[in-house]
Amino acid sequence: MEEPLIDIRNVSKVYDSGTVGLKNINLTIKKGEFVVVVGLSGAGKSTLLRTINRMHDVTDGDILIEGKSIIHYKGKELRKLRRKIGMIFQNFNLVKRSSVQRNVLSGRVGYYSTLKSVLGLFSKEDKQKAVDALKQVKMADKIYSRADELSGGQQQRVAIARALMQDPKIMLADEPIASLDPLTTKAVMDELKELNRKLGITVIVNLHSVPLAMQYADRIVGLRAGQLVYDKPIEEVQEADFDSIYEGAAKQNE
Ligand SMILES: Nc1ncnc2c1ncn2[C@@H]1O[C@H](COP(=O)(O)OP(=O)(O)OP(=O)(O)O)[C@@H](O)[C@H]1O
Repeated sequence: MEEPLIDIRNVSKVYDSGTVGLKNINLTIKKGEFVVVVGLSGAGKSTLLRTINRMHDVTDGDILIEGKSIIHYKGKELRKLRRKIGMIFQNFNLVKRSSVQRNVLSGRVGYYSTLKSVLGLFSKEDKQKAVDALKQVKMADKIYSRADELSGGQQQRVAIARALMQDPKIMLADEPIASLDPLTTKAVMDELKELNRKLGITVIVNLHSVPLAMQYADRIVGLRAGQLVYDKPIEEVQEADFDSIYEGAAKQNE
């Protein structure tokens, strides 16, 4: 059997406050999958994504990426891991007063010394790479615009370009369309799908919206109160299944 790209084994996460974020999660993700994680607010979706790139440490269990345990990585190993994993967020996390070019180049800082990146001494190759990444997300014409001049959907596409600068194997997207209207939502989701299909990047997306999950996922994983309650390939998913994840709550269709 092919080794999973991400292997989450018996992972639990308890925050310092005592709140349980994740409870004994077992999940394996293969290279090239497009996985959507659904669940109510507070179900643990963000916590799950953030344990994969070590923004959060786990309390128990292990996470293997390409067969190697990452939970004790420090320093150089951790930087190398983070280069492999791009992440985008609900609020885009761009430096609003900086240009699109500067924001995208900052995705490359994992490859530079701190001094060079602070001074903005990026190579000619990386400047070209930024142009290519912006072309990929159809934003090349905005390279010299300030980030805060862009619409939400455009900002998210710039954030995707920034993540692409890392040459990631994995893209984590935490509610990437929660602040977008339906049209720009489609542009961003289509972009993520294209990265997955064209560049072979494994994508894990947290979403509230069940219809969107159904439309884009190869596989749907459901969390409820920190526990994995659902994991099926899209061919087997039925609308009624979501009742187990949302446990009677009204489905949140953004
Ligand atoms: N930094 C933190 N410190 C303490 N508790 C936290 C922290 N982050 C999340 N939690 C708690 O952990 C639980 C899971 O939260 P998480 O953000 O992972 O859920 P979620 O499914 O992503 O929700 P949402 O859709 O609202 O983002 C919640 O009870 C939340 O309050």
